[in-house]
Amino acid sequence: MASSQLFTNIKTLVTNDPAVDNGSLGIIEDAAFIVDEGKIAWVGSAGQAPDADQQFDVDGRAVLPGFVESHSHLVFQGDRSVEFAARMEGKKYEAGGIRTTIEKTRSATDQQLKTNIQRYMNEYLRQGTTTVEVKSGYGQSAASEVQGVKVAATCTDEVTLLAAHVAPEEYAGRQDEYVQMAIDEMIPLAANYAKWIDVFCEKGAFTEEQSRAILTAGVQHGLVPRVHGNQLTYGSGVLLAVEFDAASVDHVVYLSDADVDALANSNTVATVLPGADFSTRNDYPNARRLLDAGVTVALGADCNPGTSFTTSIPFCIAIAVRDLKMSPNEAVWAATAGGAQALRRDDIGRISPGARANFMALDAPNHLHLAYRPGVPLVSGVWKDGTLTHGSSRLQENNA
Ligand SMILES: N=CN[C@@H](CCC(=O)O)C(=O)O
Ligand SMILES: [Zn+2]
Repeated sequence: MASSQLFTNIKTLVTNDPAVDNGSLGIIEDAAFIVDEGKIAWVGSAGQAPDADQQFDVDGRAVLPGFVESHSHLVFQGDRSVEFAARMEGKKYEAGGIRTTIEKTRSATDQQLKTNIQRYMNEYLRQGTTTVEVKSGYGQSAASEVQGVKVAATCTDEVTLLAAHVAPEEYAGRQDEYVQMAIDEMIPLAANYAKWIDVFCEKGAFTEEQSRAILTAGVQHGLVPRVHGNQLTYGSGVLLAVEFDAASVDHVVYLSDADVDALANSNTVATVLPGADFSTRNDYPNARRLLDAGVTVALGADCNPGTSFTTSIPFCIAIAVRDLKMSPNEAVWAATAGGAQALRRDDIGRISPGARANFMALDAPNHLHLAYRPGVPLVSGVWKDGTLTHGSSRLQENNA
């Protein structure tokens, strides 16, 4: 039978609730909150907590909302560690490497794809991530993309059809024909299993015109746009995303003043993915410039076998603080509330009444330690809908 639970003895609670007047993270010191029926029912200072059926003592740890990953490519098979090693020896990253994964992904069974998705979603979870968007995009045929989104839909509610990632081998030199095939055959079928439509609008991938055609077809089938843009070069990805009122445009490394202005006057979130820039030795995006212009910034890990084979949002927070010039508070907000906004969700990314009880406890007194102690596994407990789904024995000692 469902019962209410009081979480107490929290040294620092990040609520992301603007109604808590303590800066953008809505921090409450010496806090407590109550979970009822999988949702947050009450939040406040520990001394004023009402009674609940059960009590969980977090022993002076920090508690924050689960990370919201708004960009991952978990529908894949195969390993590209050799390509990574070559890059670290000076070879340049090009979008064409995606074709290596296409070959392997096309021959995978549903069960193999599902096992892979679950494996990496579990990795995400153990590091504090309670929501993961999952993209297809390594099939690039109608049959393989439909298979990808169908399997992904059994693992997460946030499924993206990446209809145009890179034109596969059999369409070499015939990209327009690939786009037409995607519009006529792939999108109508795959739309039944996806929520979002995505496109890689970039030199070496798809042009502005081809990307526009894909997004238009996705919208006609009820999907909401998101865009990979401005990752490797200056280009039209950002303006295209704004034109389509996309939920987010992701990577945003090479931006003109017009791109930044357009984002600042839009509902489109700019998602930074520093794991990809780290593992391709690319420039980092200038998140400071975006934030100072008033753009909403989200932060993700972008787990994929080519450019960013990490599921560690804490690692990405550390890079964002060190090299994207974000403050620790801004990076934590971007990985929680920012990710939620990039998925147009208001039930996650916060610890305030009515939100889903998705949260984590850190082996640290506050959230700053995520950037201050890079590479250290600080996440000691993760709850999803009020249920402890990952937790160390140290955390549970007091509550045995
Ligand atoms: N940028 C495009 N897609 C992926 C990488 C794809 C790959 O190289 O496999 C990304 O988000 O970085
Ligand atoms: Zn991507």
